[in-house]
Amino acid sequence: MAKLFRAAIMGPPGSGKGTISKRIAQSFGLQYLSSGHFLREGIAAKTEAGLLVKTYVERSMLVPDHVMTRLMLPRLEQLSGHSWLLDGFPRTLGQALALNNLYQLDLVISLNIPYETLKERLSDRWIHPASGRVYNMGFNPPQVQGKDDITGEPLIQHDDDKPEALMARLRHYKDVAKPVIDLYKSQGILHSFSGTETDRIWPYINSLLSTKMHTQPSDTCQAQTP
Ligand SMILES: Nc1nc2c(ncn2[C@@H]2O[C@H](COP(=O)(O)OP(=O)(O)O)[C@@H](O)[C@H]2O)c(=O)[nH]1
Ligand SMILES: Nc1ncnc2c1ncn2[C@@H]1O[C@H](COP(=O)(O)OP(=O)(O)O)[C@@H](O)[C@H]1O
Repeated sequence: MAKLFRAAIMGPPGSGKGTISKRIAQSFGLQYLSSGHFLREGIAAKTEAGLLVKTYVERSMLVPDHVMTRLMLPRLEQLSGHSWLLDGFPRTLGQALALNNLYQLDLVISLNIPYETLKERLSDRWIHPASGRVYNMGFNPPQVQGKDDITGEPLIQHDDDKPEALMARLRHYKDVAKPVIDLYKSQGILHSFSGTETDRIWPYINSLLSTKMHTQPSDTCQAQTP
């Protein structure tokens, strides 16, 4: 059996984590887990956890580590036979250490995108709240203005994507992400990508993953099996 592959993608809000994750999941068959999506799902369903995290998410504040690990780690346990890609988790050193206690990541992708680009993208980002499908009025517009392509339901804008919330989010992201990035750098699994366009970054990520996923040790063994 091919070795399981475990990866995470990091980057500030609007850096393209969701867009790139979707391409990775489609091209490489990894299960995709987005912390933001799970949080919003809980809030919409008014679950106990959803009510607990609502004020944090609405104010773009980080949900406490113990709540995030309780939300994310059991989902990973359910995926024990699968390769996966995490988006939005771990976001703090506490979360990264909790994850490290259970799983060794094979690869972490870090996206470095200039502030002006993030600002432009997020002011144009619209989502379908029920599914988490993301649109951008310039980059990937919906077929019908303001409506989800699959369900036809209305699209909304996150309050935390509006310019007044954005600067604080980005500053906070940098402070909190630095020790996490340093940890993965020290483990030799961090790969950083810079640029202003997802379509130009994607071929590099695609080729990195093709190489990494096809040079896993037990893949080699499998190839030698008659
Ligand atoms: N103009 C433009 N928009 C992009 C590009 N890549 C992603 N987007 C859009 O920018 C917004 C943020 O991307 P998303 O993947 O949600 O970022 P995340 O917050 O890091 O998950 C979305 O509306 C995307 O459709 C790009 O290269 N150019
Ligand atoms: N790992 C996490 N730790 C703490 N809070 C989180 C985490 N992931 C998501 N959140 C909360 O959910 C919100 C939305 O997250 P997400 O959808 O990943 O969007 P973005 O990448 O645009 O910040 C964040 O502003 C934060 O309040």
